[in-house]
Amino acid sequence: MGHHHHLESPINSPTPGFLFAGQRTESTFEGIPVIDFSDASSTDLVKRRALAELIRDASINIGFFYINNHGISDARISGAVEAGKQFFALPIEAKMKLDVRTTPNFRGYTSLLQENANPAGLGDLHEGFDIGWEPEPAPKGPSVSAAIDGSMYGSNVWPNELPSFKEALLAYYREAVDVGKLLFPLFALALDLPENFFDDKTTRPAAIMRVLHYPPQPPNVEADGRQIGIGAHTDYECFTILWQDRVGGLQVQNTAGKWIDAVHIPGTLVVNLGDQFARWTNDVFKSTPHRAINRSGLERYSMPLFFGTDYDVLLEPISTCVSPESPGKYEVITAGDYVKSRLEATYAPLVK
Ligand SMILES: O=C(O)CCC(=O)C(=O)O
Ligand SMILES: [Fe+2]
Repeated sequence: MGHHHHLESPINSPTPGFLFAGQRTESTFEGIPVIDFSDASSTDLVKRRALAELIRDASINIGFFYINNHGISDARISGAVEAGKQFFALPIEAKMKLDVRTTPNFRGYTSLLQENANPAGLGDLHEGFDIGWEPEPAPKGPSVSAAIDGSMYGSNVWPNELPSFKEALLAYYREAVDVGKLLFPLFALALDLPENFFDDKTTRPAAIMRVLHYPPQPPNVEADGRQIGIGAHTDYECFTILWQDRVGGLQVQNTAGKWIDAVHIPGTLVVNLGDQFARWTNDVFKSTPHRAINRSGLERYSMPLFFGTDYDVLLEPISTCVSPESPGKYEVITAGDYVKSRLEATYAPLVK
């Protein structure tokens, strides 16, 4: 895979203090680049900047990229996926004991068709299990206070039937969160901001992970496309790190409206930008619509991890992305209010 932009990015060699305001590209894309993540934790700023430039290009033009050499072992990944498969194989009554609608903070199990990512859809053909950050026994770590944070933080729920499930998921989750922590400073560099720009905005990681199971798409249901694996949507947070199995089915919409396959590439994770970054950057970074349709005839599994800022942070346009000619176009609200409103809409009862 490589870059196949139809038009050149309007952003050429970046210089310090470069203003991105109003520079939203009109170019479209036919493929999604693979970016070597080896230098993400390099001590050499020149190397980190070079990586950030690749990320900038993908963020402005596509809103999606793959990373390889991310450092998460196959064993960690398969441990979590296998645990997920075992969970989804439990009887529905066991799974429904952890129904996401019975938790105050969107944790736990979502059954088939319970979600509806695209409001025009008739429910999504996947089931899922959601977890968030969990305090480790160590004294150090984010304070989790439902009183301050509303319902968005708080504890996870776990199935009693599968004692090893929790550790298998959390082991992958913690390493994927570490990859996300490397991405925030790279996105800051990509925006010509100080590398630590997001540090004080990400003190309590809003990092929600899902394990998803997509049964094969029944051919008869596909006719009008209103009931697919996950309906067309944009993600709600800053960015998402997605592991997907080799079954395939993820598609990304380019600016010409065409669906581009985000095929499985061994050893990679998919990174895509979400609405919080579109808001921070006044649409300089793209929050690109995507969907999944599992036409393979096989069971498909994936694990997205959604990274946002702390929920009390205001989504204000970043200085390099606005100007008098290109003022902020979004209402300034907190990250928590934004994500919560989108989640509530996704889980709203289907009235059709
Ligand atoms: O499963 C996938 O490939 C995509 C999932 C997704 O887009 C989401 O959960 O937001
Ligand atoms: Fe998504």
